[in-house]
Amino acid sequence: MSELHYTGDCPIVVEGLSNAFGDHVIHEGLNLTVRRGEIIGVVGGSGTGKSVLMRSIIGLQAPVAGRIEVLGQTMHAGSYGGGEIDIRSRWGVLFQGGALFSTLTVAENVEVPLREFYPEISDELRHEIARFKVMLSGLPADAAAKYPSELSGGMRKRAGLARALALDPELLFLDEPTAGLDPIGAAAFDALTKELQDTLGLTVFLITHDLDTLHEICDRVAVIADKQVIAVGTIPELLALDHPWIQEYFNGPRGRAATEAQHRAKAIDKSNGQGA
Ligand SMILES: Nc1ncnc2c1ncn2[C@@H]1O[C@H](COP(=O)(O)OP(=O)(O)OP(=O)(O)O)[C@@H](O)[C@H]1O
Repeated sequence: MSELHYTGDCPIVVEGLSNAFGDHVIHEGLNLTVRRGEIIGVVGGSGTGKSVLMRSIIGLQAPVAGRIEVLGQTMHAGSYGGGEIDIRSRWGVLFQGGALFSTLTVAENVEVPLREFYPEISDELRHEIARFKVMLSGLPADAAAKYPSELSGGMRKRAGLARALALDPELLFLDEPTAGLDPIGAAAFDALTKELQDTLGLTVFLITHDLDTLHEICDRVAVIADKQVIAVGTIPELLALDHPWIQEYFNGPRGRAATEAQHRAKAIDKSNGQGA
């Protein structure tokens, strides 16, 4: 629904970002550039500041220092109206846990950003858009009338995704979207994310601990450690680095299992004639 689409190469540029809560320094001189159309996975140990980075990018966290540019617009926390249209209408966010309004149905949740940013839209059109987004997120049509408490964890994530897609965003932020899902549900959510990237041309900023997600759908992975992004690249590029956290994460038992599973899946695809 955005009237202006970003045509530059890097919809997110973070330079020299520092964040702290009192004496607790989270980021110090962090740099990150996200390329248009990619799914970038953001990983790091617990508490390294992945969510704080996301909140800084979307203007919910005022940094101590640094510059953040989103879709060509310099961000100032709490002030969104500097561009020709409110920049918040150009991204969608799926927060950890979904952050749905529990007293609203799924469709009503999806309608919240539509009401906020496009109050002139008729009720009928708003309902129609919400129904479409619910479907786009892979939920059955009857889920639209349900309350979050009536949904499974996986369905709640999809409902949160439907709301994140309400305004046809250019950028999608996903904070641990597969956390708490069973492996089949997680794989299905990954496939949906990839499909949305392909069909809608989205750029996706994806915080995750899920090694399968990283292997399966991320074009590049950014690693946060020591208060900075210490590396960004494809998984093979990261594996070539000898940073202890990177080696432990990608080359530890779970990392190796995910790599082997990926190789097996590719071999099966190839023998079925579907390999690239
Ligand atoms: N509003 C806040 N006030 C004080 N400290 C905060 C606040 N938000 C985050 N922190 C602290 O900042 C640090 C980074 O938090 P953040 O949620 O970004 O970590 P994370 O990398 O996303 O972790 P996880 O993988 O466990 O979700 C943590 O130590 C957290 O306690």
